[in-house]
Amino acid sequence: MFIKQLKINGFRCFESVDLVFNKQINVFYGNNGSGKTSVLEAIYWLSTGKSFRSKKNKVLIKHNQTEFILFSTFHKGSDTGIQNLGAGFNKTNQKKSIRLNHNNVSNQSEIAHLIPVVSIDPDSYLLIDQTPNFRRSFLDWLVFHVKPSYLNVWTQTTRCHRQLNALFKTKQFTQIDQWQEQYVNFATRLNTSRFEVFEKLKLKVEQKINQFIPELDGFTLDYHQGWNKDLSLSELLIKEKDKNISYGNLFSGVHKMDIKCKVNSTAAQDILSRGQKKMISIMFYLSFIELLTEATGIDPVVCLDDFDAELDVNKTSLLCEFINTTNNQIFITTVDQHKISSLFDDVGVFHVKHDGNIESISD
Ligand SMILES: Nc1ncnc2c1ncn2[C@@H]1O[C@H](COP(=O)(O)OP(=O)(O)OP(=O)(O)O)[C@@H](O)[C@H]1O
Repeated sequence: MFIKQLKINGFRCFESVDLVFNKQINVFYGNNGSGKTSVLEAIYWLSTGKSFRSKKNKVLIKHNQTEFILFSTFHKGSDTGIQNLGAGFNKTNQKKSIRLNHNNVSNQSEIAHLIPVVSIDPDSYLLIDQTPNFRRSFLDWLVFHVKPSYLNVWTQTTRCHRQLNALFKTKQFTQIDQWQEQYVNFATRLNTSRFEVFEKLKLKVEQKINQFIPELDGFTLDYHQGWNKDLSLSELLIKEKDKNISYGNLFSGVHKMDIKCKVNSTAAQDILSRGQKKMISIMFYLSFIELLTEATGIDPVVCLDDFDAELDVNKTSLLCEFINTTNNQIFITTVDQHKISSLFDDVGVFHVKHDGNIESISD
C-alpha cells in the first residue's frame, strides 16, 4: 500500500501544506525545528490516532487554532482504486473525527489495519538502552500481529495478574490458589507465544547484524522469560508465595520478560557506541517489519526519523541499499539532503522550510 497525497492543516507548525508522495521513498530535509518530524507525526497520527512523541492531542494543534485536519489519498494495492481518509482533532469538544471514503469511522483500529504505519524514531533507536518494559512492549506488539489469539491470552493474563496482586495486598488467602491456577494457564501460553516469535525475530536480527555490522563480534540475543528458567510457573508461584504476599504483588512472572542483548557476555548497553546501538535497533525494527509482512501480507508504511544521524557514510549507504529493495513506502527525515537522497533510485525529495512551507524538489 502507499500514501499518494497528504494535506496537513493546522498541525504543529503547518498552517496548510499539500504533498504528493513518491510511491517508494520520500526524503524530508531541512534545518532543526523546521517541521520534518511533524510530517512523520501527521502520517503516524492518521493511522493510529495518536502521536509517537506526545500523549496529548491538543499540543498537536497549531498555536492559536482550535483544530487540525489531515487528509490523505492512498492505494491499498497497485491494482486497487484510490481511497481517501480524513481525520482530525478539535480542541473545543476534545473529539477526534475520522472519515474514510466520506463515511464516519468510530474504530481507529480499522484505520490502523488499512494504513499500517511503523515509526522508527529517536526513542526506537534506544531499544538497547531502553527499559525492559520498552523491549517487552516491542515484542508483544509483534506477537499481537503475528498471532491473532495473543490479544485474548495477554488480556486474561493481565486480568489474573491484577487480581492476584489485589489478593496478595489484602491477604485474602482463600482465593489465591484458584487465581494462581488461572494465571499459570494463561501466562504459560503467553510465554510460549512470545518465545516462538522471539526465536524468529532473533534469527532475522542476527542475519541482519552479520550483513550490516559484520565487525561486531560476539553479539548475542537471549530471551529472559521473567523468572528462573529451570522452574515451571506453578513451581515459581509455590516457591515465591510468601514473598509475593509480603510484597503485596507478584514478584516474578511474565511481566518481567526481557530481551537481553550482550557482547561477549557483557550487557550491550554498557559497551556499544551510540551508532552501533542505533544500527542494532534499526535491525530489530527491520526484522519486525519483515515478520509482520510474512505473517499478515501487510507492507506497512515506514517512518524513519533522523535516520542518518550518528551513522557513518558506509552504514548509511548499506541501509539505503537495503531500503531500496523493500516493498514498503518509506518516509525519511534528515538534516543533510545530499547524504541521503542520492543513494536512492526512485525518490521524492522535500525541503521543509522554517516558514511552514514544504517544497517538493522532485517537481
Ligand atoms: N502546536 C504547535 N504549534 C506551532 N508550532 C509548533 C507546535 N508544536 C511544535 N511546534 C514547532 O514546530 C516545529 C517543528 O518541530 P519538529 O520537531 O517537527 O522539527 P524537525 O525539523 O524534526 O527538527 P529536528 O531536526 O530538530 O529534529 C518546531 O519549531 C516547534 O517549536
